[in-house]
Amino acid sequence: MSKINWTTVKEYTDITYKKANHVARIAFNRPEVRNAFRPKTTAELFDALLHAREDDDIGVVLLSAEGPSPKDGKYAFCSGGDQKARGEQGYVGDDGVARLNILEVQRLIRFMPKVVIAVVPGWAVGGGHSLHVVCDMTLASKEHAIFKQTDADVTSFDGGYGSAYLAKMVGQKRAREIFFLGRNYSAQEAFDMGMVNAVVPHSELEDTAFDWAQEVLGKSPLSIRMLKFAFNATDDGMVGQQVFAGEATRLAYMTEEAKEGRNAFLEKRKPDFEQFKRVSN
Ligand SMILES: CC(C)(COP(=O)(O)OP(=O)(O)OC[C@H]1O[C@@H](n2cnc3c(N)ncnc32)[C@H](O)[C@@H]1OP(=O)(O)O)[C@@H](O)C(=O)NCCC(=O)NCCSC(=O)CCC(=O)c1ccccc1C(=O)O
Repeated sequence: MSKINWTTVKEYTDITYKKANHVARIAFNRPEVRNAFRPKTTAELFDALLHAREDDDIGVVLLSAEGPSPKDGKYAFCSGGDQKARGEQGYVGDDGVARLNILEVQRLIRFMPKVVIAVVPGWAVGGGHSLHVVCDMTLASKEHAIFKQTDADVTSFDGGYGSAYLAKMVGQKRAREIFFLGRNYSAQEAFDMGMVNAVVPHSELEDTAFDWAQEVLGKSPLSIRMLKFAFNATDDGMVGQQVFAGEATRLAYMTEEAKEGRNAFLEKRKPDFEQFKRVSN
């Protein structure tokens, strides 16, 4: 029995979104198809993640999954894009538009100034594997988590974080093996490769993720924010620099010097920057 007292933030059909003690829990909720995502799922995920990003009460997000499947009792984190929704140019929603919008979800996870932990209770496959890769940390069920890349089986290829960033994590040879062979890897094998932070007994998975979140919440929020963007920066090119520099600008706005610049403009006078020391070392 979990010790966490979750309350629902918003009702969706393809996901659940709850929170407790400054932690958001956003979970896939299509266990009968191993939590494959269709356009509706990715739209809901994006909406919930954006809400969690903008909610000052939230410091850590757990990306998790409901389960097991009512059909056969198996657990899944996510099996990637729903192949039944796949059209000629992407995944087709009720509006008839073909999208590849899981990439927008990946970017939201990557660029939100909060720690996102993937909680993997079962299969993490294809685009579901890429999602765990892009999260800041991954905790996996000892008994049920299986990691697998099927992209090359279904003519799909995540050439961004799912593969290139994975290679930074596990090394080029291993990343190529994962994609070129498409084998199953247990939680322990994924841990040994460096793409999982901890292997946890299934019954303790969610409580452990919640405990990790509480540890993160005990740290300086500003440091966590700056560290996440610093870790990202070297792999994210100009966008990494832009995001990190944006945070520097935010810090600068908090200084008296910046306030003088703004106030001088608003008061239609020359700014008096003489009063501020030049830091020369
Ligand atoms: C996950 C499996 C290995 C699990 O195997 P098993 O336990 O034996 O279960 P099954 O009997 O196969 O499945 C049970 C049930 O679920 C259905 N199902 C499973 N996965 C999917 C899926 N992805 N889509 C639709 N349906 C799925 C399955 O049909 C069964 O249904 P029944 O009605 O009971 O028959 C195994 O299931 C498996 O290999 N699944 C497929 C994994 C896969 O290939 N996923 C897609 C990879 S490509 C991808 O994820 C897209 C990536 C992407 O989104 C993207 C990439 C690059 C740019 C942009 C994008 C983008 O934005 O979309």
